[in-house]
Amino acid sequence: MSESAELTGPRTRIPSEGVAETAASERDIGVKVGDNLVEVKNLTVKFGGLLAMDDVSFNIKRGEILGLIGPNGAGKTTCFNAMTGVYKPTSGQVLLEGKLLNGMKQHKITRAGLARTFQNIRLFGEMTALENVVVGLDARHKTSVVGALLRLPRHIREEKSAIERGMALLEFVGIADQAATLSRHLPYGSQRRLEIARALATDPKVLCLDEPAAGFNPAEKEELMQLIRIIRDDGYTVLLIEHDMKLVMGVTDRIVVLEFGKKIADNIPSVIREDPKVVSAYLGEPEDDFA
Ligand SMILES: Nc1ncnc2c1ncn2[C@@H]1O[C@H](COP(=O)(O)OP(=O)(O)OP(=O)(O)O)[C@@H](O)[C@H]1O
Repeated sequence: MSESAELTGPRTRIPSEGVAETAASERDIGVKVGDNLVEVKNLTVKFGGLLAMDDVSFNIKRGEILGLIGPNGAGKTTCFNAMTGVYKPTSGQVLLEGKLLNGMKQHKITRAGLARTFQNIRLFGEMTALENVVVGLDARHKTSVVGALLRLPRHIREEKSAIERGMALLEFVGIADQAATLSRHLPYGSQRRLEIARALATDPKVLCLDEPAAGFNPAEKEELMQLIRIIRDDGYTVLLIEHDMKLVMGVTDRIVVLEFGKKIADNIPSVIREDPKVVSAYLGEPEDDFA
């Protein structure tokens, strides 16, 4: 579905309760809140002669929302891709809880605890919203294939709990009433929320969101940011790519700024806003992107 598709999704119902108990009760994170959960060290990505990321280092602390911002082509998505195994970094390291992720396949990185959404939505179009989420939960099942084929009690228990947890996640992101709809038939806004639910289903230690509000109007963006704050308040750690500087200022605890593949700033939002290097990087960008 194209990003210009109809924006007729339901308004996000801001949940009154968190999601941690129902959907992510098994998270076991070996790092204290406030300590470095992810370390990106000297990450460099080259595409032929183009240096898309140039020796970038930053940390993500457990429990924070870290914004990754920068003008068009700054290297934000490349950074996500290098962290989550889509691209192999030319050099440098990515560590989660002190363990090296370089060289691991994408699904292993997801299993290790780094879940992501994509700038261009990637759902299973022929599956319902609920099935899309249950696929994420399935990755954590403990029964064997034989156990599943023989429908052993443990498998049946896990299947039931996956459906309940999947529904809880859909409820959390505000689209439970569309659980039985094929994801390709969902309105654009609901597809974006479903992507977040599916990523949460993998029980992530870090949730990486690549422009989750792309194509939203200002009111929808604000609702989504509120949802992301609730996710953080529920104990998750979030890495958020966002092009719109105004938006990112209101939701993040800290911001890393990239320009032409290099890190040019790393600080709290109020300092970033006044940083002359950041202001000049955004010169020439649409006014809406910087405020
Ligand atoms: N697969 C690729 N092959 C070649 N060049 C690429 C590839 N992916 C990204 N690039 C280039 O790397 C640079 C960084 O791109 P990237 O998509 O990471 O930027 P971005 O900050 O995410 O931009 P945007 O805000 O427009 O999404 C750009 O010059 C882009 O053209």
